[in-house]
Amino acid sequence: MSFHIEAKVGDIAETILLPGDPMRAKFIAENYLENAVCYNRIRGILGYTGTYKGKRISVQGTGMGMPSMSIYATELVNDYGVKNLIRIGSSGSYHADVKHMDLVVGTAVCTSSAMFRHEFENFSYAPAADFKLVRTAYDIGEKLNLPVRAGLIMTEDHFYDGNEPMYKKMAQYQVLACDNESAAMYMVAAKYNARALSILTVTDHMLTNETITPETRETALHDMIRMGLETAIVL
Ligand SMILES: O=P(O)(O)O[C@H]1O[C@H](CO)[C@@H](O)[C@H]1O
Ligand SMILES: O=c1cc[nH]c(=O)[nH]1
Repeated sequence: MSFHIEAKVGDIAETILLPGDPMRAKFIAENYLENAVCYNRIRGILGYTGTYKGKRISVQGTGMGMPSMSIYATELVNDYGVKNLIRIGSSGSYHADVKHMDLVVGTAVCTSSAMFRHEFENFSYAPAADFKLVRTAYDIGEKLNLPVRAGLIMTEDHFYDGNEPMYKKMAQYQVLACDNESAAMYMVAAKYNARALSILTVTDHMLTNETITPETRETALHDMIRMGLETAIVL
C-alpha cells in the first residue's frame, strides 16, 4: 500500500492507462478489460487491473490537475513498479487546423506550472513523451483510420480563467491541444526513468465552441480508449 493507493505490490500492471476521470477508468475496466479487479477506492480514485487481448493492463483515474497527477504517477512508478504511463484525457484546442474530436499524441508539453519552477528554477525544462510510445500510438491511430495527429500540447493549472491570449499565441506556435495534467506526468516519468505518453481527445474546441457532455467524457471516448489499449498491448 502506498499513501494514496491501497493495492498490494504486484496488483498493478507494468502498463497503465490514466484518465483524469475515475468513472472513465471504471467504464474501461467494465467494457474493455476481461476479469478486471478493482485495486483502489481511496478518495474515489478507482483503479483496476484486468486483461486486454490477453495482456495484463491497469487503468486508474488521476484526478484533475498536476499536483494530483504527480502524486499518482510517483506512487505508481516508485511503489508499484509501473513502467508505461499512458494518459487518455479530454482536452481543449485553439488551433484552427485541429478538428473537434481529433486525437492528439502529445510529443512534448509547454507549461507555466509552478511545479517546474520549483524543480528547475529559471531553467526551461521541456517535458517530452517517450519516443517509442509516440511512434507506437501514432502508427496504431493511423492503422485504425482514426483522426490522429502528433505535436506539441500545453498543460495549464487553470481550467477557468486561463490566459486566453497566451492560449491563442501557443496555437500560433503549433500547440495543438491543452489539458491540466500531461506536463506533470512527463516530468515524473522522466525523473524516475519510466515512459509516458498523453493521448488527448479534443473535446472542447475554443474556436468553434464545440463540446461534449459529461456522460460522453465518461463513456464514449472509444477512439482514444482503443488507441490507448492497442498501444498498451504492444509495449
Ligand atoms: O478528461 P480528463 O482526463 O479529466 O482531462 C481533462 O478534463 C479535466 C477538466 O475537465 C482535466 O482533468 C483535463 O485535463
Ligand atoms: O484543459 C482542458 C481540458 C479539457 N477541456 C478544456 O477545455 N481544457
